[in-house]
Amino acid sequence: MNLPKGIESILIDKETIESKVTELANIIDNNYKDIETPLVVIGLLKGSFIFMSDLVKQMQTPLQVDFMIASSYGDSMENTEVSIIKDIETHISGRHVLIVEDIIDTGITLTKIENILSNRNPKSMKICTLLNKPSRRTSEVNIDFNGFDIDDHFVGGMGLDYAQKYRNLPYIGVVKNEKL
Ligand SMILES: O=P(O)(O)OC[C@H]1O[C@H](OP(=O)(O)OP(=O)(O)O)[C@H](O)[C@@H]1O
Ligand code: HPA
Ligand SMILES: [Mg+2]
Repeated sequence: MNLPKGIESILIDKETIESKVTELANIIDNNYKDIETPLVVIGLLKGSFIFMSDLVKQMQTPLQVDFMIASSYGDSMENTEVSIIKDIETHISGRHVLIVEDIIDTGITLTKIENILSNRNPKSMKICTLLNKPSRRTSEVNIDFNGFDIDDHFVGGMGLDYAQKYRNLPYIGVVKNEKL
């Protein structure tokens, strides 16, 4: 397969991702099978847009969706300061909340989002991520539903970008590090 310029290899292919998303949707449905009010699924944009839509299409749990826009990487490969550009519109007090991320890397973004949302007293709050990079963690995060643990590569595709590129790739690819 011809890879885009800037992508050196495929780390996780499309088929492997698709079966993982189905598996996660089943596990999550099972977790919320006795839920009494619709689950509030909150996607952190932009990165989560593909994973979250693939995931909710496979889920049977009654749910509603909302989005927050948080940005910390900008055009770089390092986390700078997390800024919240858009908040959710849903009142989550007393509601079951599932936060959906594309990747948890240092954990800084999610820690900030968890602090903001837990202050609003949800009935429960769980975390689902497609990718997890445990070796880079500086801020502890408890992940409830995890797709794949990956090594310390900067990756793109399935919503993830480097300088806004590669989000539409249907696989997870390793981004070439031009500084090497
Ligand atoms: O665990 P961390 O080190 O905080 O990194 C993870 C966050 O970084 C990325 O977002 P980014 O700031 O690139 O915004 P984007 O979703 O618009 O790409 C990614 O989508 C996560 O939200
Ligand atoms: O590896 C990554 N790729 C894209 N965005 C990211 N944000 C944190 N880590 C990454
Ligand atoms: Mg990004």
